Amino acid sequence: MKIGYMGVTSTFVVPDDLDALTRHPKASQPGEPINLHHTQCHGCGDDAPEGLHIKIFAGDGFTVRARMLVEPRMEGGPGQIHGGILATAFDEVMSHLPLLVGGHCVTAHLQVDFAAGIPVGSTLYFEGRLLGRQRRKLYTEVVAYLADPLVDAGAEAVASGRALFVKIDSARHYAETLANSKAAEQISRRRG
Ligand SMILES: CCCCCCCC(=O)SCCNC(=O)CCNC(=O)[C@H](O)C(C)(C)COP(=O)(O)OP(=O)(O)OC[C@H]1O[C@@H](n2cnc3c(N)ncnc32)[C@H](O)[C@@H]1OP(=O)(O)O
Repeated sequence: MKIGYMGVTSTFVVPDDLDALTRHPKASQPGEPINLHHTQCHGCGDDAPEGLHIKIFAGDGFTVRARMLVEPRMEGGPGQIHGGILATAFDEVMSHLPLLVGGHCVTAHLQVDFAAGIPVGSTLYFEGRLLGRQRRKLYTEVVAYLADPLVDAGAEAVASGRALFVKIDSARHYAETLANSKAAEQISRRRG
């Protein structure tokens, strides 16, 4: 198995020659929830009992806003969120950004910077932004705060993440695994 991408550890570099971005006509309006995934999704699904239950909303332009309660089951270091849980939350929040321009994507590269410990019991607020698109590649970033930056201009950033998403043909991408999904019926119905 190769390490990284094409045998090289990939890094996150947004290219200069980006394609123009256009909001998809069916994209959620600013303030509206985005229900991109299915109800069993570990990140946002309401019916995933051990999921993160992140609430994600469209923001202005090519942005999203989200929030998540840091529950005791998410603990890593004493009294603080597990770093892998935060990485999962970042992946989830950023994975909703490509929907603003349309099409299904998967994460190809994800990186996280942890700036401060995040206490169990806090609510995390996320601001995600689409940085650009080049062909099938979408470049995104997210910042997490312990207060809502919309209402508290002094909210301090505690972590940030960047991810590269690649557009896929979802029917083909999940063809061999869809049957294993608890939400198989729901997803097939959605596709018509
Ligand atoms: C219902 C929806 C749920 C969504 C869940 C939330 C998001 C997730 O967590 S998804 C789960 C984790 N991700 C995955 O499982 C993805 C696994 N990987 C793959 O399937 C493939 O590698 C995939 C689709 C990303 C790319 O493969 P493929 O379609 O063959 O495209 P490929 O031609 O290799 O790459 C396309 C472009 O992306 C670039 N690229 C791909 N991977 C990387 C990488 N890791 N780093 C940098 N660039 C990359 C390529 O260089 C290429 O660029 P260019 O247009 O300049 O030539």
